[in-house]
Amino acid sequence: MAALNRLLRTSFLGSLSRMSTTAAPEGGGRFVPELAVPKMGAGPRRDHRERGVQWVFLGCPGVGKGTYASRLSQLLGVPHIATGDLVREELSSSGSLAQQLSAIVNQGHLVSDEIIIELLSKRLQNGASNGESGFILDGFPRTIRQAEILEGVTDIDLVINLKLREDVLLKKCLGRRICSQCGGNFNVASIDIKGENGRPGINMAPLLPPPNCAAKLITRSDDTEEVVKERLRVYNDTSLPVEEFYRKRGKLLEFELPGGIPESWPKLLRALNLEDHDDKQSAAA
Ligand SMILES: Nc1ncnc2c1ncn2[C@@H]1O[C@H](COP(=O)(O)OP(=O)(O)O)[C@@H](O)[C@H]1O
Repeated sequence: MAALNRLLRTSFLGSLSRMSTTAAPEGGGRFVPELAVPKMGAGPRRDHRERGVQWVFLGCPGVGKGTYASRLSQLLGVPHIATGDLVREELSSSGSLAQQLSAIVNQGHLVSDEIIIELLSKRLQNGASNGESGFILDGFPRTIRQAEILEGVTDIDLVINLKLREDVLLKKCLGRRICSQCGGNFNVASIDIKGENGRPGINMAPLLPPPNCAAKLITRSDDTEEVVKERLRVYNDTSLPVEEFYRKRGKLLEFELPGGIPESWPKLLRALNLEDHDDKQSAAA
């Protein structure tokens, strides 16, 4: 854990990410990664007014973390860093790690903390050398250990916990499509669930691709029914405690999605006190 911490801290401090072997408390040698967090001005715990926001998105697979994190990153001018994207980039390379990762990801399991921290450290490092400040993390932390490591190296300002009922999550994952050429994300699922027994209904229109992407759509290899169900199980088992970790620290903003992007985006901005920000951006555009 101490060494994992150091890797993140080193990355935030602007030196090279690395892995190291340290002695486990009980004396056995244990391979422990460190998350290296690049230096952003005065240091990893730089005052939040002098840097971009440091936010985290939590939520089950398919809830829309990527969609809303990416919109907020454009609005606030901070990078959107999705560890799932880092894993998929690695998967598309011919490196030896790719084979190992593909077996784990296609079973719906989590990649080891060591590997994910190394990928994240590298990404933070590259960003720091390009002058990035702040971040919106999506898909990290996903284990208590990852949350503790992150807490050990930098301050997280806010954690947004997106929520959606499980039957909708499954439909959304199965409807996900990516344009193999431009990388655009779409969703062909049309969700229209009527309210019953006091439970509100939910309506989400599909997010269809433009004509030039329509013939180039691909599906993520881990978006099959069996694997999505396993990912939901893993989330409830391993990542739900991360919600509690941040709830106890008073950093968790719970946000139940009321529907698709047209209904949810304005409500999310209101919950984040960012409505004015959005108006200014639109006026400037
Ligand atoms: N923080 C993390 N810790 C461990 N594994 C991760 C992490 N982030 C991503 N992964 C791996 O990458 C896969 C895809 O992640 P992601 O795109 O975030 O999927 P999801 O749609 O399940 O939220 C995960 O199922 C997992 O195998």
